[in-house]
Amino acid sequence: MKPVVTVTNIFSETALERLRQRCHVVYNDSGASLPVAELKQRAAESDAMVTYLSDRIDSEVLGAGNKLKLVANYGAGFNNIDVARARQNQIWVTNTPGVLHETTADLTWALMLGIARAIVPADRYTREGHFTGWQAKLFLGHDVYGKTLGVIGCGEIGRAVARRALGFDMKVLYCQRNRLPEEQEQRLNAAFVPLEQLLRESDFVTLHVPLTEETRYMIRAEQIAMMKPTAYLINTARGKVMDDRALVEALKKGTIAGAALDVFENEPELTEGMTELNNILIPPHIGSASHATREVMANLVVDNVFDALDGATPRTLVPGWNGG
Ligand SMILES: NC(=O)C1=CN([C@@H]2O[C@H](COP(=O)(O)OP(=O)(O)OC[C@H]3O[C@@H](n4cnc5c(N)ncnc54)[C@H](O)[C@@H]3O)[C@@H](O)[C@H]2O)C=CC1
Ligand SMILES: O=CC(=O)O
Repeated sequence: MKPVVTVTNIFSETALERLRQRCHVVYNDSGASLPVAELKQRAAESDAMVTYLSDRIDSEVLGAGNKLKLVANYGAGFNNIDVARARQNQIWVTNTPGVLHETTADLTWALMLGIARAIVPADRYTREGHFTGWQAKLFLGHDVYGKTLGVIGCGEIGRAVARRALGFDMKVLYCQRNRLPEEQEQRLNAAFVPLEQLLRESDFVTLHVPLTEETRYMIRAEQIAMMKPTAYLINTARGKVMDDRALVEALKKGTIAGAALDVFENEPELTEGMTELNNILIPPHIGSASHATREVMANLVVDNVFDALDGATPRTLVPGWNGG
């Protein structure tokens, strides 16, 4: 009998084809998330599950997985999965590191440039027929080149963002739990500083930490108030790393110049007042959304599924799986 693999939401056709050659695939192509009861049912009947970061794979779902060997998340973040419970139940958990950081760094830069130079309102202005000719004060923004970039969480994505700053002659500050090896700091021309210093000195603050108990709401009103009034805050990490209500208030008052968020505290819900602001960009969680990257991610997910079904350790277990 073929092993059963559930794919909880829209997935790559080529990756699905690979799965179907070896497995019986139960595919939810409705575009809507599966309700919890259905996730439990799928866990009970599956050998592996391919999940979205919006699927809450908690102890209840994992507890139903009698023969479940693997939960393979289609993304780098895995805060939607109760990893401790999965380990207890001897269910592997994998994510997709090493393949999406450049694409997500590109999006982070698109947001930095887009918010600092008012690209979206300027485009709207032209489309609406307001443009009557070059004007000295039309859509004045702030420079990005030569400024100070503060990277909070200098992992795969944070480092890819920092590396791009070299081409913009920026000074780079970073903070995280552990200092990078000296050779990496030198290559990025980045200085390790405490969070407070980073917030006070940066013109662009960009968040790249995973959502954990330690990082939940690490940026609140108090931290935003430390930033320069001309600074921008970029979040392509997870919504709950930040207090979005405090951000909306700060943007209304002009505490900082603007913000760009790819992720939201109560995703997909937006925080009240967000859409009325002009100094914010709010794309719908598209950090890794390039054709090529989503394909590579999907194929890495399938590699992990095949590893687990072959009785091997899946190749990209989530960080910390072995206690590191
Ligand atoms: N917007 C999007 O579409 C995407 C968002 N993400 C999010 O970005 C996050 C980061 O991704 P990667 O760079 O691949 O992860 P990573 O694991 O390579 O890097 C995370 C960094 O955060 C640091 N960190 C962890 N806890 C910390 C703490 N308490 N204080 C300070 N620093 C801390 C770590 O030292 C590490 O350097 C993911 O966990 C995910 O939530 C990832 C991919 C795409
Ligand atoms: O948010 C996306 C991810 O890959 O994590």
